[in-house]
Order: sequence, then structure tokens, then C-alpha cells
Amino acid sequence: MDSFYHSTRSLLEPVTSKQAILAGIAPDGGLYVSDGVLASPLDLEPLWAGDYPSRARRVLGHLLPDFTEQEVAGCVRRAYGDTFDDPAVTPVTPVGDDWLLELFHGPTSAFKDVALQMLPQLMGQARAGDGRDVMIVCATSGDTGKAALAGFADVEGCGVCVFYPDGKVSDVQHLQMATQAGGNVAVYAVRGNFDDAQGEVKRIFADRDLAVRLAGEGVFLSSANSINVGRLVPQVVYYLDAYAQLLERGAVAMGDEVDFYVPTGNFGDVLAGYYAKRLGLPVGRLHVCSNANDVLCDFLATGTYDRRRPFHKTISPSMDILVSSNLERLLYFASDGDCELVASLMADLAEKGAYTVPAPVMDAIRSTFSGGRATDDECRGTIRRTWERDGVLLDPHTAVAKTVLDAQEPQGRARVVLATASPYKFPAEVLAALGEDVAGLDGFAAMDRLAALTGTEPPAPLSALRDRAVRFTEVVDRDAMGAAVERAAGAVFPAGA
Ligand SMILES: N[C@@H](CCOP(=O)(O)O)C(=O)O
Repeated sequence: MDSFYHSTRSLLEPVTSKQAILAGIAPDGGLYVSDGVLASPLDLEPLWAGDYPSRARRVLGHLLPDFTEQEVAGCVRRAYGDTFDDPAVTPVTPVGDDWLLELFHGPTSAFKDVALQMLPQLMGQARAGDGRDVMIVCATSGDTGKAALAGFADVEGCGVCVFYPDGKVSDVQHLQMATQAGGNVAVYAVRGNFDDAQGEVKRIFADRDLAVRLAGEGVFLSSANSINVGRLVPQVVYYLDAYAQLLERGAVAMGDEVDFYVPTGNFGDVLAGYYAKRLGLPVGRLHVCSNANDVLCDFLATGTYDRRRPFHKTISPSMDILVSSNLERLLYFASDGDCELVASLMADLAEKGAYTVPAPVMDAIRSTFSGGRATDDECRGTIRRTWERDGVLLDPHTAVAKTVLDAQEPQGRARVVLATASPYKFPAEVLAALGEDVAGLDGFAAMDRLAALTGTEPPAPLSALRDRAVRFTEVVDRDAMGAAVERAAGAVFPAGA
């Protein structure tokens, strides 16, 4: 089995999975992929009898083949030992005749925790004996940033620098990041949107002069976004684990296909479902569910990806994204590993803002992926209906996927909605959807009202935010982000220290 990783844009310079995790992104701007690990199906049988940690050990061991069994076991123990508030880590619960895969039981109440409790562990193993320090640079539309801060705070030899779009995350998301404790963290708001922040972060990774200056201080850069394979791979586990839970509940028989509805922004989460399918999981369709920033739905319908469109601010801000990075990995696999094609499509995206995919590649993509969209109003209706009818409180991102599901006739397969965040990260939006007047309410007043109205409880770390001091207030322009990273690295790793 060829277990090496290489760029989606070139077969040159293969690396181990440890090296890919440390680099975050390939030197040519492509994303790391491995042909071998997805081509060899995983023996799924032993997974069904286990629990989340045992499934994680097996999946990670398969997808990251240069980690030893003991290394993976240690990473899994530290990442999932007692950090999630549900013993199942990612429980599957009923919603009407369908299912919710609850991914928000980690320390920051979003699905990103599943991978960002793991990434620092994987990086720790990959860095063993390296001697250099690592500065994690992360762009966020609201959830990844806090999860990365929580995962890497005060981790020896690591710094983390997060950029979020100013005024385009929820009050609670903002406070989660702005109050982050730790001597190795930095948080900046950026004038612009998520795409501006992510685009600049990618440029920073490609900045050779900056890399040389940092190297002089014994520091290198890496990523906590899903462009990093170490962020993507842990997300594959919960698809397999969800199937195991459905089997346990008798909701599916072995071999039955399951459809997944995935709130989608940067395409990492839904791509993890595709990886699970490639490993042999009986996945039926993967539904790519978008808010008004529906570039992916248009892409699936037309074969043309065109980011030249208005950027919409929605009630599901973490999905307000027009450049979905991980689609590049899908293009690689759907084209049977045509690096040249991927490189030319990505050049078109950079130069013209759009690209068109050859028909056979689109056919391959459409054989698994469907697109569906939901407006803010439709999501509000879904939140209200799901609460009144099923007693289940959805956050606005999960509501996008549930809206797409509700609009479709069941096809006789079990249907699972990925519940990507706690409703308490967006209490004002959820409260308004339930028909309450939220005028003048700040995030905490909205949390209190939502709890009183529904009899549900906010996650403790979110309630506790009201007692925490804001540490980070700086707003930077996009072209000042590189300097901010260098400053942050200098503060975390002072010269000569
Ligand atoms: N929705 C994300 C955007 C970044 O996505 P990632 O999966 O690549 O980290 C966020 O909340 O920040």
C-alpha cells in the first residue's frame, strides 16, 4: 500500500502523514492526500463491537499509517478521555423518524472539537524530536478558531494565532475567542469576510521570506483548519461511529446504506463522510447543505464553481464561505488523481474566480453528493417546528441541513443530520426563531431566556463566559495579518528563550 501523502496538485515530494500534519498545507498550495490509504478498504467488522475510542484508534491508525499503534492509542486517550460531556463522545439521537449526530459535546460546543482535541496530540507525536516550535495559524468563520484555541492553549512548543471576520460571528462565538486564556494564544478580528481571512492565511503559508525569518527563530507555521489532514482524518471517525450506533439501536441492518445531511462551509465535514464511504462504510448519499452562500449547490447543479457572487451574512455564520477549500481534495479523488487537472482548476479559481469541471468528473461527484439550500427564514421555521413537534432544539447551522432533509421524500434509507453546534452558541437567533422578541438582548440575556423558555441548559463553558475578561480586541486589515502572525510568534517564542 502506498501510504505516503502528496499534494493534490503534484505527485512530487511525497511525505509521511506526520510530515503532512506538521506542514498543514503542501508547498505548492495544494492539500495533502494519500492514494493508498483510501484505496485499501478498512476491515470494518471489528469496529461494530467497540466504543468511540476503539473506533478512533482503528480509523486513525489506518489513515495515518506512520503513527505507531501506541502513539495513536495515547493520542485517542488524551483527546477523548474526559473532554466531552457525553460518554458516547458523538451520540446519535432521534429527531422524528430521522437521526441527529450530535457533534457538539466537546469543550467549545461545536463539531470542530472532535478534531481539534485530537490535532494537538497528533502534532505532539509528529513533532517528537523535531526541536522546532510551531505557530498554528487559523482562519475561522466562528467555530474552528475557538476549538483551535482550546486545543492548543498552553501546549508546550506551540503557539496559536486566530483570525476571524470582524462583526461576522455570533456574540457568543466572539466572546469564546476574545476571552481565551493561555500564554501562547493570539486572536485578531479581520476587516473583511472569512474568505479574505482564509485567502490571506494561505498566502502567509506560502510566504517563503516569512518562513525563513521564522526558521531563524526555530519556528515553523502549520494549520488548524481542515486543509490540514490531521484536522480532517479525526472527523471520519464519527461517520463510522454513527453507523455503529444505528446498528446498536436496530435502526439499520448491517450493510444498509445511510444518507448524511451535512451543514457545509469549508467542505471538510462532508468530505470526511466521503472518506468513510471510501473506507467501505455503506454511505448512500452525502447531502451538501448550504445557506444563502450556496456556491456549492450551484456547483453540483452546473459543474461550474463560481465564487464571483455576493457574500451573504446569515444566521448560520460559520457557513458564510464562498471558497470551500476541501472541494479540492474531492476533485482530486473524483478525477482519479489527476493532479494536473486539479492544479489548473485551482489556477482558474485564483485568477478568474471560477472554474468548470469536466463532465466525467462531475458524474463521479454526483454519484455520491447532492446539493440542497435553505434560507434564513426556512431555517427559523425548521428550528421552531422541530422544537414544537419533536422537542429537539437545533442551532441555525444544523437547521440548514434539517431544512434540506425535511424538503425531501424519504427514500427508505436511514437519514442522519450532522448537528454541528450547540444552539447556545447562537441563542438570540434560536430564540427569535422560536418567536421571541430579542430586541436589546445581549448573548447572555438570550441564553438565559432560551434556557427558561425551553427548560434546556446551556453548556457550562458558554454560561461561564459572562465572568471572563475580554483579552483580545485588535482589528487588522487583511494585509496586516502576516505581520500579526510574526508578532504573535515573537511574543510566544521570544528570541533566545
Ligand atoms: N466553518 C469554519 C470555517 C473553517 O473551516 P475549517 O473546517 O477548514 O476549519 C469555522 O467555523 O471556522
